[in-house]
Amino acid sequence: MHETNIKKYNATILLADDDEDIRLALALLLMAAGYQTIEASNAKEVIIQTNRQKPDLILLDMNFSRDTTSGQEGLDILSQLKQSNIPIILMTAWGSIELAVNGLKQGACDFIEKPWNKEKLLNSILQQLNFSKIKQEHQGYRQLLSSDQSQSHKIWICQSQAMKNIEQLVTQIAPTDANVLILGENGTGKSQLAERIHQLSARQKHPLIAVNMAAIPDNLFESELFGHQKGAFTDAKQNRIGRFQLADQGTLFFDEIGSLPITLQPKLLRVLETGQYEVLGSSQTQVSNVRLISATNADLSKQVSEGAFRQDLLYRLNTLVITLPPLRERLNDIQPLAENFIDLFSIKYRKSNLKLTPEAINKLKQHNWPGNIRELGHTMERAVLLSMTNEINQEQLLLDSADNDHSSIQLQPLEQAERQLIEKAMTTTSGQVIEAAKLLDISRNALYRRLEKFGIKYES
Ligand SMILES: Nc1ncnc2c1ncn2[C@@H]1O[C@H](COP(=O)(O)OP(=O)(O)OP(=O)(O)O)[C@@H](O)[C@H]1O
Repeated sequence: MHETNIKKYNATILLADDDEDIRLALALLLMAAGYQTIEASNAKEVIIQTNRQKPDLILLDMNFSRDTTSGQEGLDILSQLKQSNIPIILMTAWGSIELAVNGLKQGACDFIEKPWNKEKLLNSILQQLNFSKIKQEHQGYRQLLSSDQSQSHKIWICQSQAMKNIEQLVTQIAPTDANVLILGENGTGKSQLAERIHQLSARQKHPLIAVNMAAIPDNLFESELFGHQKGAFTDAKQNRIGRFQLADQGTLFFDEIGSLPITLQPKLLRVLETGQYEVLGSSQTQVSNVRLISATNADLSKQVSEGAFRQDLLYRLNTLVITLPPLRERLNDIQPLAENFIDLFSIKYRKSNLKLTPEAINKLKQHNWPGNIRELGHTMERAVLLSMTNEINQEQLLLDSADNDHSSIQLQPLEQAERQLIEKAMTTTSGQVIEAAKLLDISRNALYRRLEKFGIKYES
């Protein structure tokens, strides 16, 4: 089984070791397993061969000169190869845990001691090639996604004083590795801000992996975050790479962090405190190198006092807190945001030169925007669709009816009304969460959270 898996990769492996006999033994072992090998006998050659031949994986000796044992040479090369994104497995005859952890922190993906165990070495190579392939696919997908989005509406608008202050803070903190907690009502731009922080950070070339905590079933949390090995539990038919591994050297964005079950909070806390975790079904400790950004519109302090969220975890998450103000407190952002949405939807609906009338602009500024920027987006999409001329007037915003007509509304406890609206939206859309969220003008995440809260069944 191992053989067939290996042969799927026509991979080239760079053997970086000063000892010719060791390179020969490794080359024979790896060639028999179906790999191609190239060799480097000193640090300079490692860099040259890496740049020229672009190997799929590097087996790197930590000590190139026979009389050294510090591992410093290996660490130096590692830091030079960091940007290459090639998986590197460290090898040393004088391995110490400290050296291994240092190497892993510098970006190596695994550590093998000499003399090596053949099976262990081949397994590690296969696993790292697997991870690397999945990561490349994921990055390719993200690049596609972000180039798609950059052509559309990923413009960051901050004209109001409140947002200018936030922008200043963001440019200051983005380049650091500090964990950030973003607070704010639904639709205020928490996800987009997380993306912006990542883009302004030194990690921007590495992945930004977003995880919606509200959408993960409790029994799958651990495997989602840390990955699992085939057979780790009944349904684990294949190895699965976890989000921590996918986000390696990049940023992890935990949306709706308040939905993380209390039973799993110690596991997250451990990674944040020690940088270590285990893939489910494996006893090998992995070292995490991610920057964590989390977001919520829940009151985490209240959850702490109710015993639903750990105080010590909150302290780890909220090194820096950014609170996005609701749109009603960002009056100077409303017009540029609306115009940005008009540009965006004009492309989608093939309209051109659409302008808001002064009355329409006033109307937008007077509205309360409970659904914030997302609601503004939906309003502008509708208005662009309804426009018959080059002008969008206040009637086409359709804000009046929703705001002022209270005659048909029955007074009842707010939670009950919320539940009824959600049930109605789910029935109307035959249980399609994305469509139901659109009808309710809230994000999919916000709807998932409410479905969980009210115990309303949905297809995940
Ligand atoms: N500063 C901004 N400039 C331009 N567009 C923005 C800005 N902030 C948010 N948006 C847009 O507003 C919409 C909602 O933003 P986003 O999804 O980031 O909100 P959110 O707070 O994460 O929502 P939720 O809490 O419901 O998950 C998106 O279309 C986003 O592109």
